[in-house]
Amino acid sequence: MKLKIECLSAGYDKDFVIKDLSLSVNQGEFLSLLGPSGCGKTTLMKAVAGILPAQGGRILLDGEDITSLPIHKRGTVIVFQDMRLFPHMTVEENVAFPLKMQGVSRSGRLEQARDLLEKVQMGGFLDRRPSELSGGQQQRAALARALAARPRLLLLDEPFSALDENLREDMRNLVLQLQREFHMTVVLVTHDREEALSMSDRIALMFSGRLVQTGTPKEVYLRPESRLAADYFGDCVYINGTVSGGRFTGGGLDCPVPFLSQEFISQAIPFPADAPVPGPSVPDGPCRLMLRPGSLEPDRTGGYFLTVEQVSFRGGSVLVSLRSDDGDLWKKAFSGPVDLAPGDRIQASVRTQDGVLFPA
Ligand SMILES: Nc1ncnc2c1ncn2[C@@H]1O[C@H](COP(=O)(O)OP(=O)(O)OP(=O)(O)O)[C@@H](O)[C@H]1O
Repeated sequence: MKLKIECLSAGYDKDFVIKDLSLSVNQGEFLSLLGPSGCGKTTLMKAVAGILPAQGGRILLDGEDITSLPIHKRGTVIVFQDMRLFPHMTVEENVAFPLKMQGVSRSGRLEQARDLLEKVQMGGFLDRRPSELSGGQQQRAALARALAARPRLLLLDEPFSALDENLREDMRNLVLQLQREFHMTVVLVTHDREEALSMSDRIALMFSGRLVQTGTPKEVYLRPESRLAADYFGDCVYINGTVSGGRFTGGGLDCPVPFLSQEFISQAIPFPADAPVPGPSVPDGPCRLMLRPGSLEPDRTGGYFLTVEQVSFRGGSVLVSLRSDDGDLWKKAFSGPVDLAPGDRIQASVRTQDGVLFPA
């Protein structure tokens, strides 16, 4: 089921939270709506689900305009963080309930409910009431109930945030497995960057009610179009320098001009933004080169020198803060034990071709 949101505006009272927002999600795609708290993710999901009226624009599901349809006729199901199972019903009855609404016979709906509860590993809890379940069990039951409605589009609003890390990982895997099995189109609302990066086919990054970038996890992480997008993932290094004759120099690096961010193109290049040709067409002048920690590799012949400032043990990894001789601070996670201490010197190489150029 393809979701198309066209110039959608929605909010509370007369205040718009989102304005003229457009986004497409393809059939069978897993899209994460990622952004800081309060940026409007839930508002957008509520508008898609029909809980909040659209104040402008259109919402289409496979070409059908559902903007004015009531909630129960949209074919969308939304699962919130504080999922509300019906307290007076057993787990099995909760999951069978959407099927009852669809007119499925009693024996048919109980059979399907049991099947779904098996899938979410809740087969042993059919007769329990929600108050007799743990938070994670309630979430799995809520997911089974959402799936029982056979949604054309599944909207998940921070469904894992109340769970501990192990259970979260299990639920993420379960959702991905069920999404593939049911060929569902899924939109996941999250502010957890790793969750979005690891689960999604695409990420739509949202700030202050607008989308700042939409792309695959690799595109959004490695090729941010704006500093806002780059900084959201937190671990970038900006190296001040200059461009001259198609080369970047600064911070002890000298390399051909790499990928140009949209921000650089729109601010620094006086020709249409759809012609980002690196090389001589890039104007000379001050700029900043953004690099991710993955571009820094310890290398005895690398010629890029750093001093260890801090070593912090993180269990499966060790986070090391490193200061380059030109004063740039890198924070790099190493897996496994690392024999480094503050004050140690290391030599590295930098894959500058991974960099993204931003205005100064
Ligand atoms: N019922 C409401 N009435 C008025 N304003 C609201 C209401 N619900 C949310 N808002 C406001 O709308 C804005 C967007 O909220 P929303 O819940 O969509 O953000 P969010 O990105 O989902 O945040 P979070 O990640 O914290 O859940 C916020 O400024 C919030 O205070």
